[in-house]
Amino acid sequence: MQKFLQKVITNNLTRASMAHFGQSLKPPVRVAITGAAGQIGYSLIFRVASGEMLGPNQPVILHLIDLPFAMTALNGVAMEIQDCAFPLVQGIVATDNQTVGFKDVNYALLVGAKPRGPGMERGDLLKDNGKIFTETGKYINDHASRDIKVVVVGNPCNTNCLILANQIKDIPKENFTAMTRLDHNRAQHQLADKLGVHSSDIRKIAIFGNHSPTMVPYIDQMTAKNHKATVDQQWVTQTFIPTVQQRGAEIIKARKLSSAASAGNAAMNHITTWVNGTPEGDYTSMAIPSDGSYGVPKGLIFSFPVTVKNGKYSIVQGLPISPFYQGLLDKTIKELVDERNAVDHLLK
Ligand SMILES: NC(=O)C1=CN([C@@H]2O[C@H](COP(=O)(O)OP(=O)(O)OC[C@H]3O[C@@H](n4cnc5c(N)ncnc54)[C@H](O)[C@@H]3O)[C@@H](O)[C@H]2O)C=CC1
Ligand SMILES: O=C([O-])CC(=O)C(=O)O
Repeated sequence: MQKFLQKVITNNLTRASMAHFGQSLKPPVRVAITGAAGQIGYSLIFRVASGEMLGPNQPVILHLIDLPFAMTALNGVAMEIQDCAFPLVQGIVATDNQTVGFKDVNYALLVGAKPRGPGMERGDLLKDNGKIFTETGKYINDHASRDIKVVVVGNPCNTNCLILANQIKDIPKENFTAMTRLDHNRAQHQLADKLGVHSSDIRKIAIFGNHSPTMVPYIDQMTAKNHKATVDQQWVTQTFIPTVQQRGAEIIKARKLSSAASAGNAAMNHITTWVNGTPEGDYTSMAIPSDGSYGVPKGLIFSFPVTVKNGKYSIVQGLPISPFYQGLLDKTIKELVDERNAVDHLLK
């Protein structure tokens, strides 16, 4: 462990930021990002630091966590944050020690994990990355704030979240979620492109299920510019759904690296929506512990359409599920049950 990074780098910007924002600042919150020296970390941390995730009146203390071998690089990231002189950054904790890293943390974006390479599926990562989330769960349970909100990004994110939440004794299970917002955003873009509108005009779509090629992009209630919108079924089955399901692999093929900027963006969107809520008349997608809705076995971390209000999400009930969609739902449920069975030994 490298000692020099175990320290809290207290920030000397506190007075400057108070002067910048006047008295409207809230008390600082602690935001942990694991895998902070990695690709997603680099695209995410600076945006969180700028206030884009939690708003311009919310100071943050950044807890940047990575493995011992990555500490030199992480120190470089910490120096760069200092050099941005962000008014909202009230402190930086850069560490490979998870006790220090998760101490009193209010938000955790769990990115740290091995990414897949070309030709791999996300499920192939389960063995290596599953262990990481068992350990992290213990540290969060023992050291984080009891109101912590967690989003798991590291793949396979649904089952990693299940493993993590299993370690938690006295924090509500609903505070542990996984990210399908990237898939949601991808679907929004594909549909907007097809309909010739802006992606922000597309509403009432959702991702059901696993963040994997079995995910189910659901669009039967879609509106564009507030009007019910339909697209032809052949395009849906042959182009739209496979494109969204395979977008991650396509990006790996093109970049030779997995999507980082769009994943970081989606992780921020996930937390922002969880805190600020969904717009009236719309929903978003979050992978959350199933309560049995839509016939999904209880406890699986499953992506549902959700509305969010006052920091609490609720599953959108009663969406009509056609036989076509039911067939897709059955497949993604089966895959998540199989993943759960494969990590049974980590769930004891
Ligand atoms: N849910 C989603 O939509 C998406 C998920 N991902 C996943 O995010 C993860 C990270 O991707 P990248 O940033 O591109 O990978 P990367 O390899 O660039 O960075 C990962 C970082 O995590 C660190 N790390 C590994 N184990 C750790 C641990 N136990 N504690 C703290 N840090 C640890 C590594 O040292 C490295 O710095 C991968 O699992 C990838 O598959 C990527 C894109 C989208
Ligand atoms: O595909 C990957 O491995 C990275 C990821 O989860 C995505 O881009 O959706």
